[in-house]
Amino acid sequence: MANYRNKGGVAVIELNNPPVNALSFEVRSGLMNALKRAHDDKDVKCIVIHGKGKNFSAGADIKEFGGTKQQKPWITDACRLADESSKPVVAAIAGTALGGGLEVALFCHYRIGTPSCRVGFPEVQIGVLPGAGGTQRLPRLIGVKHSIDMITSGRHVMAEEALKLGILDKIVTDDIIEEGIQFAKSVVGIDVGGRILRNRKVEDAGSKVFDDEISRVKKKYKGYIAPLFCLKAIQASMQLPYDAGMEQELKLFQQLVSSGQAKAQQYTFFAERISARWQLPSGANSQTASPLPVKTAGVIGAGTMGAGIALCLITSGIPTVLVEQDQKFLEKGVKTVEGDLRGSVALKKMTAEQANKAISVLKTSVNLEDLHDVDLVIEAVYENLALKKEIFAKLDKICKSKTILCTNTSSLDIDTIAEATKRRDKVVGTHFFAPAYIMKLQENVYGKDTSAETVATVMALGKRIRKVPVLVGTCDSFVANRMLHPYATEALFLVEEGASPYEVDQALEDFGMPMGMFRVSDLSGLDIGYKVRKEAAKRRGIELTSDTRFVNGERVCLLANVLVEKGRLGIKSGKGWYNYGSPGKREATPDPEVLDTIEEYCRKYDIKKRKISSQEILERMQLAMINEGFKILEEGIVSKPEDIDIIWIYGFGWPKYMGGPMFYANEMKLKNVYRKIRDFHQNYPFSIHWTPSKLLARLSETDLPISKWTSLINSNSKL
Ligand SMILES: CCCCCCCCCCCCC/C=C/C(=O)SCCNC(=O)CCNC(=O)[C@H](O)C(C)(C)COP(=O)(O)OP(=O)(O)OC[C@H]1O[C@@H](n2cnc3c(N)ncnc32)[C@H](O)[C@@H]1OP(=O)(O)O
Repeated sequence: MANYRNKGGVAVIELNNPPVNALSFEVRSGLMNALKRAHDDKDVKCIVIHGKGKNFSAGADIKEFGGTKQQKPWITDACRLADESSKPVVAAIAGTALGGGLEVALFCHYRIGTPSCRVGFPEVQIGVLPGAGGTQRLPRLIGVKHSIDMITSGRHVMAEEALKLGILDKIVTDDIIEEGIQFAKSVVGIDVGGRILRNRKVEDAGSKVFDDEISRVKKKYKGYIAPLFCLKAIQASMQLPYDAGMEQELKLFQQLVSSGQAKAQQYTFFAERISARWQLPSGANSQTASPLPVKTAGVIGAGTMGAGIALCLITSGIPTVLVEQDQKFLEKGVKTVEGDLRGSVALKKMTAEQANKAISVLKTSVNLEDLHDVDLVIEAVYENLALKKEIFAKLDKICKSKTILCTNTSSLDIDTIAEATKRRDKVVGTHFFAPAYIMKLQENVYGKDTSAETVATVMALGKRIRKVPVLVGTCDSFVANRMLHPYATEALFLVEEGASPYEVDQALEDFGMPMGMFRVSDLSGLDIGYKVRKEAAKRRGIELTSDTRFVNGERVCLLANVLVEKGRLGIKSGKGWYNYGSPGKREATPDPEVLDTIEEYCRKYDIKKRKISSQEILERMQLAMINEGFKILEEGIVSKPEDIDIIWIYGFGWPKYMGGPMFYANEMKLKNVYRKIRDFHQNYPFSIHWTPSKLLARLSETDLPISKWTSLINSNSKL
């Protein structure tokens, strides 16, 4: 709703729908009625619109987009009287004015804001466009070029920049409502005609600008349709009179809002927030547990991961001690940190001053004892259980009793590591993804004794260092890598059966993954997987050779080992599944030598090759991984499907416009997913990953949407 009061001739209208004042039906109706009242009241000389609480408004209520229609009045109906009023209307902005919130402000004649306020049109991120005049009014205010930038990127613009662009008329430092009232009084009597945006003309930027922008946007937001629709709508503001432009905008909005991409992107928006609300099996959760303060941190291991994690901490202002046993490795790690900071400055992601500030809070040491006083330590040495246990035992003695001990292991058992200490409640996994400074996911893993306070601390830390933290339970390889395993295994089987690695990658990239599986393997280094496979086999008492095709009756494909044994380690050696010309170069070209190696391998084992379609490639890789996802849910390793989707989006770049693998399965209908998995299980009986998940079998008999899956899990502990 919207509150109305008359303060000495100033109508003060408050958008009231905390926490973000989303423009629900009630708010739109309230705003429309309040504007009418102010318009009709002869005592009222000017009008101020502000938001209740911290925010002006975060825009349309996204939940209303799920239905088939949006109840009138729409934002444009609600604001018509602001536009037409002869009494000056001022938007007084604190916090955020986003999407429809900014559109309300653009219907006003003036806009003032606090120094920390932010404005923007983030609609592209939820698969739509500013559909309440934003694409027609913003170009009339700040021109076509800046409008394209703001609307196609969805970025938030801070107060200073908004003032420079002309979105804000003034930045004010005192109470926003009082400032709004004073500002409105000061413009009473000044003709508002020139301030009405609909009356302004958009400068003709020429059609070439749009041709160039279409190419840019197609490259930068590959696969996303909303940014292209935004360009069409902005172009209409230049080519058509205001009313016709508005009609065109609405038409484009309606097409987008009913698209599959919008549905998936809006699901992702809420999934991220649902996933942030974590819960432990004990019932403790994000509402009940409080984090410990982390004023200082330590990182052990200055390799690629350790250096990347330290960088995340120091750029978030957390004084950090980076420890490495060898001075030379330590210096190399510091160089990596410095190089990445320089790169960020060059790319204008931070200022030189911010980079200097970050490096000033980094300390280095070759002595674990220097971690005695830090609040949290993240161990990032290589994947060796004995070594990690040794380090944790030492840390337990060195660190103060409240210090939280985290491990960046990607697969090892958290409980076994915790057993090396006398503070098992304070041991937790914080699994970062390479490159740690870039990838958003932080997979936090609790052990059987990890306390809620410890979990709350690493979840809060993740947010603070601008990651997306997701909580998972402990199991072999946790969630991300456990699901990656059947996905990668199927890729290799597909290659054995006749698809080339390049066809596999093409199918995945056409689907929307940022990189195909084989390009990712080359980037990570084929030798890493090679070592992990050898170590895992050793732990299980198995000897792997490149001739191994079955392990305990289960089909395996060790083609990657054959490549490693030929010196093809990936990008680092200049060749892997692809050829890169020379070590370290990034441009990948298909390599006939690899195809010959595969041919030879298939001949040796008498494997019949066949033509494999891109549809089969996608189905086998994705369904194998989705089946594993259901097993993870069924075992309670995560508490909700949204966790898995967020892990794939932020850990592996699953396209947001496809909503994550579990959402994708939901869209395919679970009975189809289950049927296909059962068929694959019949056709490939030697792959355990095709054994259908019991939870999937149960869910496939129901019509439950993804938002209700957990209700079935919770009501059927014995599946
Ligand atoms: C349906 C058919 C239609 C037919 C055609 C009809 C035509 C009608 C034309 C309509 C034209 C509309 C045009 C306008 C479009 C829009 O405005 S789309 C929305 C654009 N805005 C956004 O995308 C902003 C989204 N929000 C955020 O980015 C952040 O929430 C924030 C504002 C920056 C605040 O962040 P933070 O402080 O971290 O809080 P959060 O945890 O993110 O949010 C708090 C809770 O609020 C919920 N929420 C936030 N924004 C919205 C929203 N816009 N709608 C609904 N709910 C929202 C969020 O989910 C949180 O909820 P809980 O998780 O339950 O706590």
